[in-house]
Amino acid sequence: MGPMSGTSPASPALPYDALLLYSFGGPNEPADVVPFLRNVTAGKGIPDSRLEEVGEHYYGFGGKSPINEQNLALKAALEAELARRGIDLPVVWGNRNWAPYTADAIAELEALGAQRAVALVTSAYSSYSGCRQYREDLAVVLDGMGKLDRSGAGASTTVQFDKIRSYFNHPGFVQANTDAVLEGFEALAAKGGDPTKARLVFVTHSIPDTMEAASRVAQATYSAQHLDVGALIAERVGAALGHDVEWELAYCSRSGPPSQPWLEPDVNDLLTERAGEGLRDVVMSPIGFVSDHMEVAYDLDTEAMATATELGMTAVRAGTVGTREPFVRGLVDLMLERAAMARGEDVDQETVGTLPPFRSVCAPGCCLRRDGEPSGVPALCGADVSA
Ligand SMILES: CC1=C(CCC(=O)O)c2cc3nc(cc4[nH]c(cc5[nH]c(cc1n2)c(C)c5CCC(=O)O)c(CCC(=O)O)c4C)C(CCC(=O)O)=C3C
Ligand SMILES: [Fe+2]
Repeated sequence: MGPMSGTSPASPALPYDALLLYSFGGPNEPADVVPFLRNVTAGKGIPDSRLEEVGEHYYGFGGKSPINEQNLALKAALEAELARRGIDLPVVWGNRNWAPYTADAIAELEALGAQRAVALVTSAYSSYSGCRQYREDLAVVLDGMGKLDRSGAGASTTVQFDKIRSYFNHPGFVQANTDAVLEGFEALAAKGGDPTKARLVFVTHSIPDTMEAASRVAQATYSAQHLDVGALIAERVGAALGHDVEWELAYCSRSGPPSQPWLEPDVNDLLTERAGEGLRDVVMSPIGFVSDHMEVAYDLDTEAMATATELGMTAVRAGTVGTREPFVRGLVDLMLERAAMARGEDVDQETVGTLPPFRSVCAPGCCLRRDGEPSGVPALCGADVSA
């Protein structure tokens, strides 16, 4: 059913005239690695020894992170899904830590004549790292361009930005992960493992305990968000396979000094402990990551796989949501939901699991780096825009 000739139906994306695909960024070649790591760790006091260690992970992959190509693939998939639905909305890509930078994306939005953009962050969960840090980056970069009004509401004086809510509990994200885990169980059987005895281990990025505590302002903590979708995916996988699936949540990629507590167990420690108890078969599902970027390629496919092999386990790593159709369709649904909210309409915010839809406009003090420590940094897309 196409539009009637002679009419120009209002875009369902209004008031938005652009979509910002907002990501982390990563190096494209060896010479990028150190400057990239300095961007990531600016002002965080991460010692050079740790930078060199992380740099090794990148050099081992030719100095190139897969993340940029994966974001380009997601951008193309979003454009195709928008075109399929007849929605005319340009997609602009920007990153916090590598080119195209946030400032490049803002300039591109301005060149397009965009007035109000909706940001889609490539992180499904709420915490400082997955939410507020992006909101702060937008504000700080605008400020650096002389385009943040810090006298009043702390608003942008150029393109206005809204943000799509955290989507870990959106049906599209959960379905795409469920499909990927089912494929993982098939791959385990093909590898000679026993799917009826396999443990499903969900994996996400560890964060400091202090960041976990501060994330509760977002309606449920970072770990609680993962546990809620983990339970749901395991239940759906069990229903599809016709037997109960035991599951647990593990963490990867911790950094920081050993004296600072981060979320545990580490995936390697968990595998070691479970192997000692007799567990032989494992499906690892990286629900904390939206694509197979460096954390997945190194921390899971390289490190955790080596641990499992050493322990004599049969292990497979399930896919990430990447450009899977239910995920991409869900992201466009979320964009349309956000647009309807911005138009002041009553919206049915779809969720699965036991948690509510997370806020589209973050609460004051939401997802700070640490409790009780206002960052003093302005952040867009929240009720505390002036910080
Ligand atoms: C929760 C979370 C996500 C998941 C959400 C999401 O997907 O966004 C994520 C994603 C990513 N993290 C990435 C890379 C890095 N993260 C670092 C450091 C840190 N991450 C943290 C948290 C997270 N990070 C934290 C609490 C730190 C400590 C320093 C700090 O408090 O900020 C460091 C510094 C060195 C180190 O300390 O390891 C690097 C190089 C890449 C790019 C990968 C690629 O290149 O393919 C991606 C997608
Ligand atoms: Fe990280």
